[in-house]
Amino acid sequence: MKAVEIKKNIYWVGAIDWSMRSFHGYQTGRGTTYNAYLIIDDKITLIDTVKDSFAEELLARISSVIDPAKIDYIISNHVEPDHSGSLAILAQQCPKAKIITSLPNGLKGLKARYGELPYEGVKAGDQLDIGKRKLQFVPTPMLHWPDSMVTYCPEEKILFSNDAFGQHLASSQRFDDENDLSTILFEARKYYANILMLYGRQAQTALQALGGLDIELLATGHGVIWRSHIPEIMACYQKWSACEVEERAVVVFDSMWHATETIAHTIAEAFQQRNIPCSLYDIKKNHLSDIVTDIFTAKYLAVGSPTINNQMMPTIASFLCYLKGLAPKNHLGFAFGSYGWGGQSIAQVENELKAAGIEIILPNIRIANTPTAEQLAKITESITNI
Ligand SMILES: Cc1cc2nc3c(=O)[nH]c(=O)nc-3n(C[C@H](O)[C@H](O)[C@H](O)COP(=O)(O)O)c2cc1C
Repeated sequence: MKAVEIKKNIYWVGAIDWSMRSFHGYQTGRGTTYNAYLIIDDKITLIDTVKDSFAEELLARISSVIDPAKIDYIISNHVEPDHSGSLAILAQQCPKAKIITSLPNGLKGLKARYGELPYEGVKAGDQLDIGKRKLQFVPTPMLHWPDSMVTYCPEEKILFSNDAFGQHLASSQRFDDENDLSTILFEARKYYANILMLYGRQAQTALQALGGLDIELLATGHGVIWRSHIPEIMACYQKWSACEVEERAVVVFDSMWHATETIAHTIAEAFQQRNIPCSLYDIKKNHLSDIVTDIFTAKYLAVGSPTINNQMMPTIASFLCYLKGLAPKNHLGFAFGSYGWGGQSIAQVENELKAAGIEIILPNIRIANTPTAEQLAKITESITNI
């Protein structure tokens, strides 16, 4: 396990998690990396660590450059265990290292997780003199935890951005231009949708704070390091954090006996007839994290469920719960579904859409049993008139 020099005397010493497929429920089909960086200066500095089960890999990569016992500072940009998980092991291996963390929340969080270690708290504008370089700290609260911060090295023009601009993507290649750009941008988009969508305002504040920095390397906490496509990822973050939506539709449904499925296909076809691009997701065959990745920049959202035992389908309830938590903005939607007798599910879906902040633009479509050709034609007409 070797370190990768990303700039003179600055090394990537993280870990590649090829097999990670679920990150707190977010499906990570391409695995991930936990990125940590080692700066060799008068004071040897490690920026972030890795998930605890990868501590050996981190130590091996560090050891390919220097003896870990020589580390003077460990900067912990974020308390979450995928970045801080090896701190306790490192504290043993690096006896003279001080652990730099944000005030007050980083300090509070690390103490709660790892007990008393040699912490030193920093706040906005503080600098850490490590010799030829002076590291600056910029708090990025709620991107995506209260403690989150990023570290900037002006002498090298590197922003160590932790979770911001990251992607869950395992690759042997460390840089954006060594990987397929559309794949990285898709994974960055999926990351933003599932982790940061609800913090658009905080992301805009962070982008303003970082806007004045001269950045040649955007050294993320997950996935590739941006060096050739920094303007592209910055533009994406501007657009995503402004909650801009496109003239596109997404239809999500579950169905037991195909009636709701037939309505879903009719709705999708009606959007296409209006030249509004549309995607259709059978919830049983698609993961929530992929569906919200599509929804978050789509203007229209239609959600359908048949009634089962006086309820909406638990799959749709779970999807709507996840969506509500992500607090989507600027979407227009409606509910639909088939039923046998009580038919409560359709109003339940509509209420949950409203609770998720979706503006309802059509009366809900509530059809007993199998929809007739006439009913389907009416649905098409109502969408044509949106
Ligand atoms: C296990 C089960 C429970 C059901 N419970 C209800 C119910 O509580 N209220 C109701 O209106 N219909 C109920 N239905 C009827 C379905 O909602 C109805 O058959 C509907 O047309 C199914 O739509 P689908 O073809 O999209 O699955 C139930 C059906 C099944 C199979």
